Amino acid sequence: MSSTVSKPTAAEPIKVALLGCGTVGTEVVRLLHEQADDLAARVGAPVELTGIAVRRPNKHRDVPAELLTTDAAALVARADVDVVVEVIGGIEPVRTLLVDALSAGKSVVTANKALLAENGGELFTAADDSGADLYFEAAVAGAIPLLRPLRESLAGDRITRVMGIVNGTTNYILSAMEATGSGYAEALEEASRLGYAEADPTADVDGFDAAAKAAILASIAFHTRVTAADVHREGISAVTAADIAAARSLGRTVKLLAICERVTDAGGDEAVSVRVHPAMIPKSHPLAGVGGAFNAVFVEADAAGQLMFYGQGAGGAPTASAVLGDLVAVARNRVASGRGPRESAYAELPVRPMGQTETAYHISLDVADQPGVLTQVAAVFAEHGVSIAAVRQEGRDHEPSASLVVVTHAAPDAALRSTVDKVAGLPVVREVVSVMRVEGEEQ
Ligand SMILES: NC(=O)c1ccc[n+]([C@@H]2O[C@H](COP(=O)([O-])OP(=O)(O)OC[C@H]3O[C@@H](n4cnc5c(N)ncnc54)[C@H](O)[C@@H]3O)[C@@H](O)[C@H]2O)c1
Ligand SMILES: N[C@@H](CCO)C(=O)O
Ligand code: NA
Repeated sequence: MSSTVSKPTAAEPIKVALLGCGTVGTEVVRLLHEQADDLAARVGAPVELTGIAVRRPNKHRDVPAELLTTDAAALVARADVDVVVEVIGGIEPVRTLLVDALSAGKSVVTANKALLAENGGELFTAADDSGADLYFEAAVAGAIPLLRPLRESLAGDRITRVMGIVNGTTNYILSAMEATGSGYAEALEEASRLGYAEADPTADVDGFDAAAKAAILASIAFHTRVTAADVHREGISAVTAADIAAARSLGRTVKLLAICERVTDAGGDEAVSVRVHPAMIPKSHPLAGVGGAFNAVFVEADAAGQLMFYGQGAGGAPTASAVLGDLVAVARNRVASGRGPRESAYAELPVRPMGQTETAYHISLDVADQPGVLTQVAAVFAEHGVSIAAVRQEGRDHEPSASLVVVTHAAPDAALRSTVDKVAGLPVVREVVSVMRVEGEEQ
């Protein structure tokens, strides 16, 4: 129990139902218990756990048995529940449980990025209809205060870009490949051995987790509903040691980035572009120094300029910290008979397809070392309207092949892809060693 109780609270307790008691839920229970007095003082009313829905009650011996139930729906429906905290994950049955809770006027705190990115609109509508709160700071970048700054602190500004590392597992794998020169499979094995990667690492390594987070970030930043299906997604399983080495030779490093941009077409119409893919960024860029399982997000806004948020994006206690922060906020709102921010999706900007999104590529080729090769390769770029920013060609002693590295200026992604396909088919090109997008200015 903590010692700093400022004043007694007179208000009725805020009663909380917890759904799920795994990695995050266990830490939520611990913090609720250890900080009960402080939380009561901060909220202006005691915050009481009235029930915990779990799948297997006999697995939770350190939680008071009388709180446990396997019937999550009945717990949510209880008349004495004011707030539902959801840390089960996935779409169903959670979607139904949370829509029911919100429709009944119960506030919801959730860490569930997959559900928000898929069915966020439905949850917000249910919350609006009943006047309940929906908070989800833990869903993106774990402990890092990010969604509240975007939703509240920057509500008076115009956000133009959000770019970040929002998946700890993949950042750990890429950092390990960079540090040791190991291949992807080897680094993934190490991440699993250390407990970073989950038993099924697909959501992380194939970019689904980061894409869900990107959809949530874009929705808030651009006041537009963006779903996971709107996000262009590429994971890291195709990143090779050759890609990492190619980046290093250019003073760059490879990161899996979530990039949400406000873009304007030639006619002046605005749209949003949302993508997750590996990219080479300069070693001097602040995101390049984010190693291991950490997350960091760069935000650019018209008046605020550049902001960076950094910290632990995963783990039981860090994620529970964000859940508790939201719980305090919704409990305070209840005590004050008020509401937190609603969904803001009034801008309804269209989502620009990836093919039309402007990106820049780094292409590393193994070519025949003979006259005219550079001209043939350059002609393909020109044919597709892709402008070359830099070229480096190096012969190899006693070998008939040479290394040719091309870095492009920004061009529509579809034009860059067609360029790479055509270049790969040239008889003088022996192998496409590495193709990767480049992002970020030298700092
Ligand atoms: N672990 C992290 O680092 C982290 C970080 C950010 C967000 N999140 C999110 O938090 C949520 C929980 O993650 P976690 O790591 O604690 O997962 P977890 O698998 O450790 O815990 C989930 C728990 O929910 C239980 N459960 C499943 N179905 C249930 C049901 N119908 N009723 C009651 N209990 C049920 C499971 O038995 C399990 O104990 C997910 O949405 C996840 O994406 C996790
Ligand atoms: N699997 C996620 C957990 C946090 O959302 C990660 O590695 O970042
Ligand atoms: Na967060």
